[in-house]
Amino acid sequence: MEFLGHKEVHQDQSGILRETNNSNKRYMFLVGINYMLLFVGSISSSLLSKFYFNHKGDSRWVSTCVQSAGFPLLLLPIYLPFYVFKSTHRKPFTRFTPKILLISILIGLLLGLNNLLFSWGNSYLPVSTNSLVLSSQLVFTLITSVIIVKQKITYANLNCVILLTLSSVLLALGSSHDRPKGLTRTKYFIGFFSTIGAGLLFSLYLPLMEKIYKNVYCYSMVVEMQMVMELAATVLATLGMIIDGGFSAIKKEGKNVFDLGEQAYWLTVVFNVVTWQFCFMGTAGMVFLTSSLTGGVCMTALMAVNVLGGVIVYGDNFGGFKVVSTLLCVWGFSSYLYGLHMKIEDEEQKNKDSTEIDEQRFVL
Ligand SMILES: Nc1nc2[nH]cnc2c(=O)[nH]1
Repeated sequence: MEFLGHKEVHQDQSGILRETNNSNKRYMFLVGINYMLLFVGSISSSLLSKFYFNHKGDSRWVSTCVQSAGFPLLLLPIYLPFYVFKSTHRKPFTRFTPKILLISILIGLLLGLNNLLFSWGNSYLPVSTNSLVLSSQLVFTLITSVIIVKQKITYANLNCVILLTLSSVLLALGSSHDRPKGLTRTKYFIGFFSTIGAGLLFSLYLPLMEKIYKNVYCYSMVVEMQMVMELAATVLATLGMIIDGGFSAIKKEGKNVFDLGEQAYWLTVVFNVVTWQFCFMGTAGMVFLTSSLTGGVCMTALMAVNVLGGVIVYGDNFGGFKVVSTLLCVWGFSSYLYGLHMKIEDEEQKNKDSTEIDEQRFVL
């Protein structure tokens, strides 16, 4: 049986379409898996990126490529269920039309550009400035999702977006203001506009994906599209790297610059590649299963968890700003989840009422 979008309905003997408890469980299971991917991917990629920078790694091309180069890993969830576990009847890439292929490639190129801008911003700006600029991302996402997918603005949405944005502003204020070495005015502006561009592109990417997924037949197809997108993003990053001479810079960095040696360097890179795949697959899955805004909220809420990760693993300081930021984040995220829960209960009640009316009509 294939999981088809947000809800799965079955026809009972009386011909009435019913959403089964079973499908609800499968849906919650998939949401859980995707959130875990996002959670594990986001925390571990953030810790590993910090590890890479702490040990003198600073290649913008490495930071760009690791975000997408793990796309072959997605072949496992694409092919294993059909050929090995035999848990689905759908052959991989069935109904993958040329139009879907083209859309996936175009969105992949957009994602590749976002990855590049994101890495440039990270490498040129002080952490605090970069995070401050990125904190506008969720507000942008709310606006773009209202325009692109007609997301309704509710009290719960707005309250959560404001609280999480405040939380990330405070996080930014509480993080390092140290300027990267050799930061000139020009580089500062390049970094600043790169981060603004990355924030805008990502806010465009999330609702665009939600709109495209509305015509996508099942979750497996989301994974297939994700693989094509990551492949396109990797091609873009590789071309940029070849033009900029980044390949030899990476080899040199592994041999001479990274202070833990070449083996540790490549291990760090490989783990980073894997964790970024988790992160992006988790995000895509959350957008498919819920909405672009919920995906954006889940990602932003993890920023505070990433900071806590830094405190636990690297002994970063945990000052006043970070404490208040974490509290705001917990408040914003839990009130959003509560709002979602109430909405789902409301819809279930409405469904139940309308089914009862249908049944009465059937009997009469
Ligand atoms: N623009 C942008 N790109 C990302 N890539 C991974 N995380 C992010 C993010 O939060 N914003």
